[in-house]
Amino acid sequence: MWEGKREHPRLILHDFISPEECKELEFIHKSCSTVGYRPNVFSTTLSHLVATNSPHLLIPFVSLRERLKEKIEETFGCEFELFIEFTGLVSWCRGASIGWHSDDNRQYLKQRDFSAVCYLNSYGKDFKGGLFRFQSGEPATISPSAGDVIMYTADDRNIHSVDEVTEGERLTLAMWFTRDSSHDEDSKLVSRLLSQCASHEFLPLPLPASANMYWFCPPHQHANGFDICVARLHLLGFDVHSFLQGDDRSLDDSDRLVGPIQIAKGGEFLTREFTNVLHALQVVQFYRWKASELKTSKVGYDGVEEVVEAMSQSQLETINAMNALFLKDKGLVTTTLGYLCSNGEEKDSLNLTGVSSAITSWEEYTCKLLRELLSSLPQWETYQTIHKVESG
Ligand SMILES: O=C(O)CCC(=O)C(=O)O
Ligand SMILES: [Fe+2]
Repeated sequence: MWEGKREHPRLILHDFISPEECKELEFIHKSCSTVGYRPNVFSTTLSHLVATNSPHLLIPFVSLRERLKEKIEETFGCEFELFIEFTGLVSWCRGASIGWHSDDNRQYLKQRDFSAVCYLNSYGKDFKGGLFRFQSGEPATISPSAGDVIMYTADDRNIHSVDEVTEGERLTLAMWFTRDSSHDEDSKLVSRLLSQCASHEFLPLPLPASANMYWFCPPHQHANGFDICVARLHLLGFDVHSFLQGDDRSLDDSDRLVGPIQIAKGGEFLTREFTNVLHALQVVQFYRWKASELKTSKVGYDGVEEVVEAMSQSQLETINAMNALFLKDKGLVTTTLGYLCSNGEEKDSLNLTGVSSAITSWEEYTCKLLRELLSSLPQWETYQTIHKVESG
């Protein structure tokens, strides 16, 4: 290992991840994340994707995980077998930070040998604050930039911190690596996939987890929070309309998002129904991700106006009631997840007709990933690892 690196074994890689990979992982996180394990942090783990009937969304992680593991082995000269211990998309919104620590600093984290943090969006462009700092050694400060990766040993030679995020949502892919095979993430995921994918139908529709996993609230203020799925739609200018009658007292409020819903914007709604709020969110985030391609390829079809209709007074009332339930504090949504530089532009560029014409592309994308998953699974089972299987 080169001079100075012995004391602080670490590596910074620029543009290791392509802009397309960053965008795809952002799409997954913004349509599947739950409130995280620390305040003001959201996360999407691979086991959560499997548990919420979106196992096909593991596919976009496969080759990147493989490349990162190889790079870690090469950089740190590993002459032993290395396993991936954890893979997760993590976003840090306003108020999130972490003080000085090493990544193996708890008894239950001692198995961690190496860390990789991949930046999927950029300081200054997508968020403010959130600089990464090493306590000693060089480089001392890292300003996250989409596509860059930092790798370091998880022990106390690499004590680090993250400054508080002051605006926007800072998105990362965090991974840890271990020599301890009993902490191998792959073998656990493969057995989950095998037990769940047997029943896989043609088009996997997301299945929401329990409502509290999507409920964001400031500390000690449970009543003032918001549902992050409704909030992410709201930030793009979309409202949610439920078919369940507002005065049906037998319903738990959260059931309204698990049942069929429609989305609305600017006094109009899309007649097309979505199975639940996660289904609508996936399609809308897919449309947001692919908007420029979808526009140029003119996916629209004849009579597309008919799928958008004007809202009635009673629909408007239901939407207001839904907002009162799920976005108790709209100001908090904007200050927590919004980024002043882009809020307005994004909102204005997306419309209901666009969502409608994105549905088919989203279905094709989903089916393509599912086919790839199902054809990889036998090999994953044999080797007990999640790896790239060339289709042929
Ligand atoms: O997001 C980062 O830059 C580092 C995160 C971190 O230190 C951790 O999750 O342990
Ligand atoms: Fe850390």
